Amino acid sequence: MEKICVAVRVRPPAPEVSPENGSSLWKVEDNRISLHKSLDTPISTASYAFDHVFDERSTNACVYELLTKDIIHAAVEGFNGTAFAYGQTSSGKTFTMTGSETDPGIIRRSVRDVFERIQMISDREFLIRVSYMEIYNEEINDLLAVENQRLQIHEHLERGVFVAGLKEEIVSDAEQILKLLDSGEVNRHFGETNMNVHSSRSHTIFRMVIESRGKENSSSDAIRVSVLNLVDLAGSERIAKTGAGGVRLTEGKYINKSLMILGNVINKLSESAKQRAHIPYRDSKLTRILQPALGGNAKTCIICTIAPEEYHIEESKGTLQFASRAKRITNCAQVNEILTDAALLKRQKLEIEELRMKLQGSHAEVLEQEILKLSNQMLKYELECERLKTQLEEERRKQKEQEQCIKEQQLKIENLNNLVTNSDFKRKQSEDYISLRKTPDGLCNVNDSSDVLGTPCFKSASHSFVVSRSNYSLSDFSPMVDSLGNVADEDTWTKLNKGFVADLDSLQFTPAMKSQPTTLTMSTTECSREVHKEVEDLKSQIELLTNEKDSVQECKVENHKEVEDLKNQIDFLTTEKDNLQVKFDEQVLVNNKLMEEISELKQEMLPMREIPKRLSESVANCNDVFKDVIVTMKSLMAEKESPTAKVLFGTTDITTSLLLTLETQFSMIMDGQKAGSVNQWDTLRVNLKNTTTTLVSDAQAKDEILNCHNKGQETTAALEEQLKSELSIIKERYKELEKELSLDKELLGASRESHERLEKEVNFLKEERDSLDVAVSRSTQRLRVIANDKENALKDLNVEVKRRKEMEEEIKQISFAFASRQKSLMSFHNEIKSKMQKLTTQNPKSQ
Ligand SMILES: Nc1ncnc2c1ncn2[C@@H]1O[C@H](COP(=O)(O)OP(=O)(O)OP(=O)(O)O)[C@@H](O)[C@H]1O
Repeated sequence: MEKICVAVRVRPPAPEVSPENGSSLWKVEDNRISLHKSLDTPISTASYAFDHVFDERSTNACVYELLTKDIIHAAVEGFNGTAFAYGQTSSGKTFTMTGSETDPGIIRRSVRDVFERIQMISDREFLIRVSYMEIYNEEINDLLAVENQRLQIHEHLERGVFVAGLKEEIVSDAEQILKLLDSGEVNRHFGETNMNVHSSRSHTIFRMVIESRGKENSSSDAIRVSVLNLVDLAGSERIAKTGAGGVRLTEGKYINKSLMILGNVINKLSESAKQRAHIPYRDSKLTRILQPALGGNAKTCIICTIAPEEYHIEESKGTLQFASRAKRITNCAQVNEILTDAALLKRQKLEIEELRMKLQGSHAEVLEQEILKLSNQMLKYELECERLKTQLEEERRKQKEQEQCIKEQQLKIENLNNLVTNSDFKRKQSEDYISLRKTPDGLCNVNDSSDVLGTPCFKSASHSFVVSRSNYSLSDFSPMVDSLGNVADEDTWTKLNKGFVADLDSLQFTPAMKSQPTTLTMSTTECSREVHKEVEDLKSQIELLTNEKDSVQECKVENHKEVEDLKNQIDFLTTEKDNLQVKFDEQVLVNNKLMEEISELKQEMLPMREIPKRLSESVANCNDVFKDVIVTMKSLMAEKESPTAKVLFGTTDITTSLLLTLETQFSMIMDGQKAGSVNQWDTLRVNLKNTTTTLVSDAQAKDEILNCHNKGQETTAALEEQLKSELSIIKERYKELEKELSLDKELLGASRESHERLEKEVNFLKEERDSLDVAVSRSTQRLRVIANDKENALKDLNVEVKRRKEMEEEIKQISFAFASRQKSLMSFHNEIKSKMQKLTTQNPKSQ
């Protein structure tokens, strides 16, 4: 970014102005200009600083040197440049831009300088085009071609803003341009006003387009194109001062309007980037054409001219304010390069590579996101599997505990069995005791524990039972029930017997009856209490088991849900995989299509490759024929040193070299190398043309000589004729060949380009397909892993369910066994009770 260079130039007072009006109030010090009162006291509010301030003594040479030279040199280097003069009418704009005979202005100096500069640059070759236009009453006219009037401005993506139909002259030296400038000046609109006898009534833009490229041995491939605009604006004017009317008035209005728009553009550009919204470049043709120079890609300088007279003080102040605002504008100039075929190819390769990378990047991004999504899902499933595993572990642990519990219960049941066996034994003993009591000598004291028969001794009971029993304590109340009907109803038993796990809490016990403990009663009571306690324990354990069973059931439901979720996710992944597969298949189809196109192109190229070969053969044939003709002619030639012979030999050499060049070109094309440059062909053509002309003129001269002096030598003349006709045939053939060659070259170039492009596309698609393959295979592998995990989880779950069922079965069996034991205990208990009652009635004394 660089600021526009702004300078102010004060012209000398006009000689016709009276001294009191002509005395300059503007004081120039270095790069500052200030307004002074007549007594040389400065007016502080009217002091301005610029890049340069030129006083009335300064010359165009000085202005050019300090203000414009750098821009002109930069234009030669490839930067766009613009220099324009702005100011009120008669302030010296045209004088600055065009100058005079003795002091040429910026335009002429720039033209000369450009060519001088070009001379100094040895490693580049230049092509200069110039155009000269004016904007008169908001119409664009071509000053180099008067017929080009009212030209339109167009905008092109590559060319930018341009004037359609404007004549551009290719020039080779400064003098040529200066002549063109002179001719353009003639067409310019000037008019006489009160202010200026030779007032510019239009804005003029002299444009030089400087193209350059590195010479053959240069490393740079790019062509630089810069546009240099040298603008002489029409001056703003006060109608009252200029005294304009009619045409001049209309012109003045257009001039003022377009300058006002230029002022608006400058105002907008001088605002900060935040403030400025829209730059009204399109409001006038001038600002549209100067757009790159104002806040665009150009190095720009503005020279603001002011008239020193007090009479023009307001206009001068206005100009200085315009200049002050222009000073704030920044441009961004850069070298404009157009690429040659080779450089373009290189650049395009890079761009394609970049695009491919971007495309790949975007694809990779999508794929990566997809893969990331899949990975996240995988991770989720893995975590889920982990969780399920831990849950399974927990379940197994619980199961083990339950198994342990069941074992303990079994043990207890065994104990109960023992107890029941023992009870049977006691019952037997009681029965024995009763039978003894029935015998007269069989009476014994039931209190006598040492009694062999009557003592309800537990010595015969199993050791385990004794041990467990020792823990039991006796209470005062027996938990004996009144009757079986009070213990459990028939329905409950039936359910129990059918394997129904009854709520054992519903089994009721009758409240304890108070009775006098006898030894037997004591032991029975004790036994009942133990049984009751056992039953209570069992009840609580069964309750625990039932709870556990419920929780396991809940877990099972949860597991089922999770398995369902997993199934859904697997389904989703499968669909994703299918989608990827579809995409992949589509890519494969595109690939195949491209491959077909490539093979078609290759097929098309085959006959084209044959063309140079055929041409080469034709050339070789021509060469042979030509050699034969020459040999024949030489043999027929009487005077070897005659002019005809010399011309003939000269032509022979040129034609031979031409044919050889053609052959070489064709063989190079066939070998796949780049054929000779257009320049080479141009040179050949020029040489051939020159030689042919010489040949023809020589032949004609010879004809004349022969006609004058050797009329009789008709054979030689015939030979010359033959030679000419041969030459014209060869020339025509050469032209045809050249046309064919250029056509072939174009075709070959186009085919090569499309082939390369297609190959690149195919490669890119292959890479994309490979990456998709990899992504699909990764997803498939992960899916497999997930499916395996799911299967394992399902297996584990099934095993778990099976175990649960087994456990439930076992619990049922235990419950059933327990119920039957309890039933038998109850019956035993009732039996004992009824026997005891019987005994009590039989032996009332014992009470
Ligand atoms: N620096 C200068 N030295 C000598 N004479 C000058 C200078 N500047 C301007 N003049 C003279 O002043 C007169 C008006 O100048 P010029 O025509 O260049 O003004 P202008 O700004 O182009 O006016 P307009 O806008 O009307 O075309 C001319 O006669 C010109 O020769």
